[in-house]
Amino acid sequence: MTRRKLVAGNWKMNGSLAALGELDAIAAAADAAPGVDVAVAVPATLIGPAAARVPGLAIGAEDVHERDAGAHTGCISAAMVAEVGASFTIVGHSERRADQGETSQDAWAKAAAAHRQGLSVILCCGETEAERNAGRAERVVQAQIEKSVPDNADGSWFTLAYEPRWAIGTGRTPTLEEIGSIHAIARAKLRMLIGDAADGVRILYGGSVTGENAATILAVDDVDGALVGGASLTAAKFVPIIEAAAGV
Ligand SMILES: O=C[C@H](O)COP(=O)(O)O
Repeated sequence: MTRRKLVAGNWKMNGSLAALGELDAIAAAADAAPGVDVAVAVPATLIGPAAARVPGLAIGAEDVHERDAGAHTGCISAAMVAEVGASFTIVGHSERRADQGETSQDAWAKAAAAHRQGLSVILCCGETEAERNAGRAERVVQAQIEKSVPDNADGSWFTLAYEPRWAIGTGRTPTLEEIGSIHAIARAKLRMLIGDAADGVRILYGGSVTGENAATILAVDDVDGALVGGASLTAAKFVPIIEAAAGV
């Protein structure tokens, strides 16, 4: 099955109203690459202004709460981010797992909450360096997928992102063979869980993707796009990744 490439940015706890100008050139590059889907997840405070500024670009949240509403001080629901213009959210990012102690079960609940509110979901998985060194990368990723992917996941709203934690923000990446191997294992696990719908689910690679390495990573079998952190903060660094996806 042919899956459209998706290049998604994740600004993390970066950006400001002044930085939203970067989105103009990103949106223009997305328009110039009609075969590629482009999306940018921004801090919650910037979702509304970003969505208003570049209506043609998919703007998303970096996280949502697993409940639809209620007494959860400081938290933000999927309905809230949808109301101000988010069309998707990331869930289960390794930084939330590390900083907020989130689990794969939490990611499952957040994905379900987002889907209830009509958001698409990018759900993250990935091993630590210690787990990889211990030869456990495959088993860790399989277990994360098993615990976090909703039964009704399909490519119309659900995307998986494989992000080895040790590759995030470090300038280090797995070999192309290692990326291909985990993506194939992830696809097989998805097939066990959701059957033929797995063929329509995009699996993104994330971790130190740049304009220099994007083309070779995106050409790996079963790599359907990239989840990009640092290099998504400026158009100068993000646009070459969009262009690389368009050329694969
Ligand atoms: O969500 C994005 C990833 O954590 C990758 O971040 P990075 O591109 O800065 O390594």
